[in-house]
Amino acid sequence: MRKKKRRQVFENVEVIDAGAKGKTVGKAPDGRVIFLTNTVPGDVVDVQTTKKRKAYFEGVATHFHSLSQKRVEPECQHFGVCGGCKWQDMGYEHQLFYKQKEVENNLRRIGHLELPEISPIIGSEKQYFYRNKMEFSFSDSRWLTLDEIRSSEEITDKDALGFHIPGMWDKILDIKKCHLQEDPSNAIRLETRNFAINNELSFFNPRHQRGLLRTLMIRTASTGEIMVLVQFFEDDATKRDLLLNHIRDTFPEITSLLYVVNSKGNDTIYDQEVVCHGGRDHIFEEMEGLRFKITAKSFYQTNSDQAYTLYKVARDFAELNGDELVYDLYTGTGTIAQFVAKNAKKVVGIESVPEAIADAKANAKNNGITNAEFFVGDMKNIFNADFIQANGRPDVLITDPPREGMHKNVVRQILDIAPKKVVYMSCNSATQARDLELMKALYSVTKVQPVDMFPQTHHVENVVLLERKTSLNAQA
Ligand SMILES: C[S@@+](CC[C@H](N)C(=O)[O-])C[C@H]1O[C@@H](n2cnc3c(N)ncnc32)[C@H](O)[C@@H]1O
Repeated sequence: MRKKKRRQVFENVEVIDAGAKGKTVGKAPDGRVIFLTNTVPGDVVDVQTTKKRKAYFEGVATHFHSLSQKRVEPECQHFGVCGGCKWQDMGYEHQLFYKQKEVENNLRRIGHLELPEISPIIGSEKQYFYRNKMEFSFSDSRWLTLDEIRSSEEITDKDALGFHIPGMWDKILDIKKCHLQEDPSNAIRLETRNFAINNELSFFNPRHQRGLLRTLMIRTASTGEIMVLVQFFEDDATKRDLLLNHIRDTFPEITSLLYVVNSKGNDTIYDQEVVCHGGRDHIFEEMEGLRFKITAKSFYQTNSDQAYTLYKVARDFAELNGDELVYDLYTGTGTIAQFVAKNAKKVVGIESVPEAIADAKANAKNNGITNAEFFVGDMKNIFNADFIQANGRPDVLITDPPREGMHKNVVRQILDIAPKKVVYMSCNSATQARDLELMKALYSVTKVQPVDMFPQTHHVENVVLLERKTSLNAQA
């Protein structure tokens, strides 16, 4: 017989911290940590546990004895259900405080690093409507909130266009207004949803893998250009044209209207053909006089204003004098490479997405940059001794890997070629700290600058400057 899970209740728990994965932290009477989801540091609550492990509990607050002074009213009506902006109920200055603390904790506890004074986190001027890219999912299985169930309005549990409910792969919360991307993002999403419902265009059913409509991506740029990409599951040209023509006619400001037909198990578009239905297949973003062409599969930092702040930090850390060979690992569309090119002798960018590298090359050409070269390949394979032989040993290396951090072969190769300076940018200070520990015999951490790219969430970008401890000759 299966043992029944025993849930425990702890009374009068003070919430004392916030950090990893956006959870807040309290303590059980036996001293064990309780990770909480619906509280703010400073709240005093009764907790019901949902999970018990040797060293910690997970739980939810079931009763609030007193509310924290750090609380603010969330802007978004979907807060608490959507799961997208978990810290919306915490004042922004407190969000920044906990992000800074998280970066420092990770560098100390995971990286076991000797650290200089960490510079105060640079907050984002825009705390809402700061994202330039959003992706919404269609589902014929709509998640109904308690408020919706209780309301007198007649609401269907069918078609929704929005975000996955945390922990439920098939349920989608129908989003009325998202506070992360500026209009016309909300208008485009709502019009697409309503037109599809009114014209009986079917929403995806992930359980049975059927339905016409799968995802909607909206990208906006500071140039005013807008990209919309509709991903279809079923290949029905008549219905596809019906929807796309309607979007095109209703929103003439869309400069790039694209679609993908993807009938495979997952909805990633990286291995799919992107077709242009109207306008161009790309939009342009601008930064410090540089123009960046962005196509559907290319990475671009999602908070454009803070991307500029971040790049300036990286450029300051690199302190180039015009003589250096600079490598830009995980270059995306070559934005950082081009941003520092005028201060370097030559820049070499590497990236795994071929379309992004095609954009990087076109961008460099259009920007009149002649001292940058770009290569496509998986970093752990392409960034090897032959590559260094062919392209030269870098004086300065900038690296900006995805959340998983760098593959150990990449770290090994950096240690092998030992550039004088490494600027390590990361959106995950835990994996960054892990990688830095592998490098600490050869490098000292001399500067640390957290930058907030993602207000209302626990995510934080962090830039670290590593300086080689010994000269190469001394090493040999
Ligand atoms: C955090 S983004 C940074 C992009 C760029 N530095 C920028 O600021 O726009 C990480 C980039 O690494 C690329 N990438 C992910 N895994 C990779 C791998 N194994 N090899 C090479 N590039 C990879 C992604 O496609 C993405 O463009």
